[in-house]
Amino acid sequence: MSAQIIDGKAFAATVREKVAAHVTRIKDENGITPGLAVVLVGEDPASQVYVRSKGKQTIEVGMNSYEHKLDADTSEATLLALIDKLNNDPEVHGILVQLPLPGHLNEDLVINSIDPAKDVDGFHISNVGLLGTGQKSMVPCTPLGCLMMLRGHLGSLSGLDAVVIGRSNIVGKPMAQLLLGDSCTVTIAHSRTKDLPDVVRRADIVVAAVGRAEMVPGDWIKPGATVIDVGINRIDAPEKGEGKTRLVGDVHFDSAAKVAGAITPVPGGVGPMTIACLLANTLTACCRANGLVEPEGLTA
Ligand SMILES: NC(=O)C1=CN([C@@H]2O[C@H](COP(=O)(O)OP(=O)(O)OC[C@H]3O[C@@H](n4cnc5c(N)ncnc54)[C@H](OP(=O)(O)O)[C@@H]3O)[C@@H](O)[C@H]2O)C=CC1
Ligand SMILES: Nc1nc(=O)c2c([nH]1)NC[C@@H]1CN(c3ccc(C(=O)N[C@@H](CCC(=O)O)C(=O)O)cc3)C=[N+]21
Repeated sequence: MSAQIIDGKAFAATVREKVAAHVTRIKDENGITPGLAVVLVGEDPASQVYVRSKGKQTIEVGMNSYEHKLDADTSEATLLALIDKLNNDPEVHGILVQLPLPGHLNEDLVINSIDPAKDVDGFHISNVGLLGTGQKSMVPCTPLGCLMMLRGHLGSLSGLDAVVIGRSNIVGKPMAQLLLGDSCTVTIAHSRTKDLPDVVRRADIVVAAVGRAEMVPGDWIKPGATVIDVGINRIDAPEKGEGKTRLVGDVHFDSAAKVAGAITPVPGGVGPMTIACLLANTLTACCRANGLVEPEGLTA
């Protein structure tokens, strides 16, 4: 058996088209342009790439993009003052503070200072609580993108056994909430899980969000399972030339693709969907802020 490849790039393009069409409509009918502010503290090269890519795609769907780049040694007070300004700016509907932050800044404090209505990452404690209790919230982009691809591929997820490997606040935990919301039987695995291969072998849906290159081999995968690979790991690629690198996921793609029913690739899987969902969340936040009808199919 050979798995169907779930094309995250194509999925993301469809989401962006929906967003762009709705943005055009509210601009024409309501004279409102959704705006996304991205705050980057420090000069981590990978973060700079993501921030640039987010800014470009924000403009492409017709929204306003505001980028704020702060020095790595920026004080907490300065960052909080910027967030306060953005919270009170009616042109800004979504605020994203790129993580991780430099060590001297308190991440929880910073995230919880964002207006929950503008928290397009869905990381604010209010949004976490709303999601956990099944109420309307802003849903974290990466898990939302994974959910959209799972629904797109499987239709109903009801009653399926799902295993999420990883329990971070930004991926693993909200992913588990969303799967539970779609009536999966959910197991959350982590570094202390006993017999991880056995746990994974029971799953109809495997979401790997660990950050360890190719750690999930094909022989852990139940035949026909749907595999979503969130991991983004840069490894050496001497075959491409000296000093070259390439991106791989947390799943060993070649062996898993022989057993799975469907699988997302890295790159071109979850990553592009994350950014598309960020744009979708910004549009949703803008509609909610202005009492406009929300676009369908872009939230959980
Ligand atoms: N495609 C995208 O858009 C995004 C991709 N990512 C990628 O996803 C991956 C995970 O990110 P993130 O959630 O932030 O990572 P974290 O480092 O915050 O969390 C990793 C999780 O994996 C668990 N873990 C570590 N080692 C093992 C192991 N040997 N067996 C089982 N579980 C293990 C940890 O367990 P414990 O809690 O016990 O320590 C932890 O819960 C990374 O590669 C990251 O780059 C992240 C965000 C977005
Ligand atoms: N506040 C905050 N919100 C985030 O959502 C957030 C964050 N901080 N910090 C970092 C992680 C990581 N992340 C990615 C987004 C897109 C790709 C992506 O588009 N990846 C491409 C490849 C890009 C490349 O070639 O480097 C792909 O998988 O095809 C990857 C990773 C969002 N994150």
